[in-house]
Amino acid sequence: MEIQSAYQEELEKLEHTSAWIDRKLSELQSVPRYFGDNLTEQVLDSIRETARHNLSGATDEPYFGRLDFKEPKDASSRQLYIGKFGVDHDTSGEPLVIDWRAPVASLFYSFTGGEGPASYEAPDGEIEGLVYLKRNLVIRKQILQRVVDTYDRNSDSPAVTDEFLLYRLGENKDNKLRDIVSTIQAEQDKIIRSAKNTALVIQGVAGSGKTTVALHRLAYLLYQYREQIRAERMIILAPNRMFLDYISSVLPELGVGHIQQTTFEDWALETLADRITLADESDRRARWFAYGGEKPVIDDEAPGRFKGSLRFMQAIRGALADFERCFVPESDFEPWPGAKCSADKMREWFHEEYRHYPLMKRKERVEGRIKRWLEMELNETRDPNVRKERKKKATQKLKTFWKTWPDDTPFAFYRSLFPNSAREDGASSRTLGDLTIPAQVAEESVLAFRKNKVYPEDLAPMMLIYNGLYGIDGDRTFDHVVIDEAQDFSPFQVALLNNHVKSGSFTILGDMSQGIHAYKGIRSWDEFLSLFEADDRAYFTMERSYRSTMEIIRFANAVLANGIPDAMQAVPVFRSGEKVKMLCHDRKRRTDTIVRALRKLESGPASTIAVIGRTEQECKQLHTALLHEDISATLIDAQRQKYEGGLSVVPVHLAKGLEFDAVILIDADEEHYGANEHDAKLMYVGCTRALHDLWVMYAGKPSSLIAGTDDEFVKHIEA
Ligand SMILES: Nc1ncnc2c1ncn2[C@@H]1O[C@H](COP(=O)(O)OP(=O)(O)OP(=O)(O)O)[C@@H](O)[C@H]1O
Repeated sequence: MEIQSAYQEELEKLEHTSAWIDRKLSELQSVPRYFGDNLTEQVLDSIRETARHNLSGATDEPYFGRLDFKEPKDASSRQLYIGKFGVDHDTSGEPLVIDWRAPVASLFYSFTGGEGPASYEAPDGEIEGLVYLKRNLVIRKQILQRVVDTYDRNSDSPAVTDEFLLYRLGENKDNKLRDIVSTIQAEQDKIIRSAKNTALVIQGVAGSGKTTVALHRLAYLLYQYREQIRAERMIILAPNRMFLDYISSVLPELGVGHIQQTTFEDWALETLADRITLADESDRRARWFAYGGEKPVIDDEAPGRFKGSLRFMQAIRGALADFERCFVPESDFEPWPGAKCSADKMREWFHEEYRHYPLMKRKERVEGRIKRWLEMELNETRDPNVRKERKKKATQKLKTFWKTWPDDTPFAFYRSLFPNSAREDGASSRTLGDLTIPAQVAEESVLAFRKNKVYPEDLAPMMLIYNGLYGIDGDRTFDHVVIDEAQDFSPFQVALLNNHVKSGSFTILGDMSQGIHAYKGIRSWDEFLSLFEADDRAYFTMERSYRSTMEIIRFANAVLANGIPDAMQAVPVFRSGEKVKMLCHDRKRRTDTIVRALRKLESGPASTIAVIGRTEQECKQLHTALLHEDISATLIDAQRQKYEGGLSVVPVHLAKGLEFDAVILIDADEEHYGANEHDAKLMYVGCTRALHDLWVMYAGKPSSLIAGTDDEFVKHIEA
């Protein structure tokens, strides 16, 4: 079919669909909402409300794709229009627009050309047929802007599968991550549509769409399992508030609301409302992200690694078990001579009758039981004066007796596992069984605890203790948990979360090559995979990178390979752009060179630009220097809550997860980026933030991470 006639055909179809949607929507809007008690009316109202929601969502861009599919039983192929919201047809029953999450819509994503049959998984089993046409459509505010056929069985010309994707990838970005429903790729679709009760672990290169895919997966799960799961019971755990702000548009764009989005720290602190606050980590960060000199040693004794380990978790479980065993004190309760509630009895209640409850609940139950026992004993006292006197004394005695029972808060309990003094020998054999707390960990912890402060790695242990004491109530259980940037999570955190999620329903995603927080993160995905049974987990890799041009990806790959020879290399989609610009400048003219590059970029098409520096301190100084040059940029520091877009100055370790049309990576010299794994990961993160344009600047000797990068994708320019 020729483009002109295809366009005409689609124009007519769009007019028809839009008119139908507008008419139907206004009909529905004229029906008042029902708030009465009649069940049938309530159901009808809810159906109307869903239809109103879908039709409003579909008004401006009713669909983005068309697939002509013929099953063997059909005489001719059916035209399936795929959109963000399903729209049912009134009379024929054939949907006017099919929701992108519906089983048949998966064909649109999984079919990548070829003469052979295609199939999809319907509720009643696999359905096979032939695809005749796959067409992408761009509609904005009911206006048809673009028609691209990516497959046509009746055409002689070969399929242009990637044309539409490249068109989308070439667009500039604003300050928010966007949905990708119209261009989801087959390997991404597979992950999005994976079964609910599986712990998915995804290793994906920078820009492979991990975050985006995880968000689409949530929308898919809500659609596919709508009877079993609720949005309020799903949670996304991301590294910081600014990142959450950056991704906050995707779910509303997909018509999904109410999913909890937070950081692990905020989630835990909400529960541990226990007078504790997080210790300031700026010194730690400064030490870890400083350049040159010796890096702090990262072994399994480092605080984050140690406290995030499963052996520490086992030790805490052991301490909780000891606590439980000795919970009921040895002494009987004897309110007056001759009346005795024995310790044995109380132990029986505590350890047997109430064993299914968490510890503090058991304590509450035993207390109620003692009070009832006391009432009965008092009732047997005939003389009212004696009874009165006994009651008074017994109440007093019970109060005193009750004080001998444990009343620990999670913090008090956790703190008691550490030595009392920072100078004391780190070993704490009493409560932690065989496990010795390394001296440096004990020292740092004790100093913080004294000020009622804890480190982020203390939160998972404290949550485990909290759960042992108070249990996990319904409000804290989830139908699904997403962990983004999971390479920075610990096995303890994931194991803890597993207690909060039903049926191990997880999406865990990250990139080991971006593991710049090695002092707390994992070394291999096996550390998480081993937490789940083989049948309950799945591991995916995403190797194609969609964010950056081919030149930028090849450059970033070279940087990574120079620092970590066996790291997974990103495979670029064939989107060619400008070469990476390498610029050697005079040390004294650093600001001047950056300003000139910025002025050049600002006069070009880029709408988001970042200058990526090495440390927070250096970025702060540069930010001030730029202000003196009348260049106003947003300084991204660890406290920032919102990502504004426009021009940003950002230290490389805080750029993770973000993306910009153009990036200027400054100070790419030998001093700032050494030839080691850590610096290679940092520089890799920095380079892979750029979508279309990457500038790399240095004074003096270039870092050996960028030495020898190929002229095929690098252009050396004069400062
Ligand atoms: N199928 C796709 N179609 C269009 N754009 C895509 C597709 N997949 C990913 N992208 C785009 O690629 C960019 C990177 O996506 P995303 O941030 O989700 O990747 P990531 O793997 O989480 O990256 P990183 O690990 O580097 O933070 C985004 O701009 C996203 O919109």
